[in-house]
Amino acid sequence: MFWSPDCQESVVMGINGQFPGPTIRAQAGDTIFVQLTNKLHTEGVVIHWHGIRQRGTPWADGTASISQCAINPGETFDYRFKVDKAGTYIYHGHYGMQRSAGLYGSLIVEVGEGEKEPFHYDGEFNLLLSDWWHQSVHDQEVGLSSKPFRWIGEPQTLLINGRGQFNCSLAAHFSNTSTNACTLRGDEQCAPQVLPVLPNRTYRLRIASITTLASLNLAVGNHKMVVVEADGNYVQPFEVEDMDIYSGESYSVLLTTNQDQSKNYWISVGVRGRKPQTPQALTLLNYSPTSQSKLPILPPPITPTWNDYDHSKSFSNKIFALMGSPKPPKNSNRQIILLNTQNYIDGYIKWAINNISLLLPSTPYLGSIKYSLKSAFDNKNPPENFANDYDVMKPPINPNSSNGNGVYMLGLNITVDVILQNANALAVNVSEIHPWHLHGHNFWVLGYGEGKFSANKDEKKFNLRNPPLRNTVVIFPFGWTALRFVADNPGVWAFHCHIEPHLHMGMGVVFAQGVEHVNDIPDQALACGLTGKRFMKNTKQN
Ligand SMILES: O=C1O[C@H]([C@@H](O)CO)C(O)=C1O
Repeated sequence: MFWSPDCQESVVMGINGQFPGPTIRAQAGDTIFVQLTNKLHTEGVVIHWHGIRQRGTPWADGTASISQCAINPGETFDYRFKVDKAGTYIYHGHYGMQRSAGLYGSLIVEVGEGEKEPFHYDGEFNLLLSDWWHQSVHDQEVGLSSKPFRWIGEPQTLLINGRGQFNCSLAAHFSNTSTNACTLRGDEQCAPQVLPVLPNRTYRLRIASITTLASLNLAVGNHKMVVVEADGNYVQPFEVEDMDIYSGESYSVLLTTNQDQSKNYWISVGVRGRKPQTPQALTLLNYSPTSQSKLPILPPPITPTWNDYDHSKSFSNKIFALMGSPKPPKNSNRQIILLNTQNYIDGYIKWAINNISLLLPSTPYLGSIKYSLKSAFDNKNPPENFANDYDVMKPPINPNSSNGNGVYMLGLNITVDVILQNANALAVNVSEIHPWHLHGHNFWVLGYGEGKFSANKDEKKFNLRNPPLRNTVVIFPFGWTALRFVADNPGVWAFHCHIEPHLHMGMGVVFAQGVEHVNDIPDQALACGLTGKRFMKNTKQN
């Protein structure tokens, strides 16, 4: 039992007794050994590690079990995986909506022995951003799967490293005269983060978002930031006054403490892309030797208007790979267009991709593909050009779709282009932001566009010169995003909207390639559904 981060007495899921889970630090080239013990009483656990390729040990990535096969209550599962790329990453529960309940943390990988980062910094801070609801995740899940539909609504609190304020103003916290509940209780979880800095130094802020829903914007009063890393990949450094960050993404920015050292400055985090009903999260940049109780003179930076999408697009369009980064292959072997729509299935509200709403099978894909268990999932290739005659600017003419669990089977090592095509949701004039996250690979972001993607016109505009490599990318309302990846990682990989309730409502697809080359599927990943232990024993004897 934890205190919830907003001083209310409620349950937060933790890892090793901590919320958020421990920040795991490693060096590129290290092998991380994980002993995952599930101490929950009622449900399984799976942990997904962003940015980890996991060749050969797919379980650790979580992918094998993005179906119902998880570490059961009371069980322990040991596994190891290699971290081969320096960067800022996140890890989180990937079973049901456990991430929303607090099952997450940071993974920070330093450069390998004798290697250097392509930028200099004197110190660093880790800011893991999330959002928080008072309603339990279980109640949220029930509401999302009910008729009539009950949406989770906007978060009550934004959290920085698991701490946030609710009904207790941050300013009051810093003044000793406050009578607010948090200060009176002296509750650790309500205390805001303070970033103590020395003047005239450069700090690396590692900023990652693990939000359930919120798209965020971060700004530091009177300071600019230079973005140098995105999702564990170096980018061509560029300066910004504020930055957008979507769920699943991580960045490193450099901040130079070149302001008046007799003052402190606010760092603010606010909601974008949805009409906000959540106060900004605030934290303090505390210049030495100024006392941390001295309030900034300047008010906190104002978050750009939630629907100023041009502002967001301009940030996304500034992100390019650092010179010398790997370039994409010049051509792709296959183009898959994924049309994102909001739909009804039997009157329930869902999201669908090419008119199929992802409902995971009870047998993990990895085992069912490897052992050709044809009845374990839908063997038909899902559609890949459903968007042809579809008007993305209007609600669906026929809003009905169906559940499915088919797999996009990719040839090993082929180059795949994915066009994520956003559309109008069920309500007129509504199209939402969706950050899409790919397991097991990085992809190049070749471009963004408005309206419907047109191969003839838009492919010519793809950036093949210096597209950024990422594992998460956003689609803007009524727009498309093009990405390219090489299917060079044998396994079964989820690709989905990182907004937790949207995945729950079916917004995802599954890619598979080279599964015949995966030889070390752990027993635990085969321990349920049709691959359950007895079945496996029988097939092994045959
Ligand atoms: O998935 C969603 O459902 C609601 C709304 O579209 C229906 O109530 C919303 O804002 C979402 O993002």
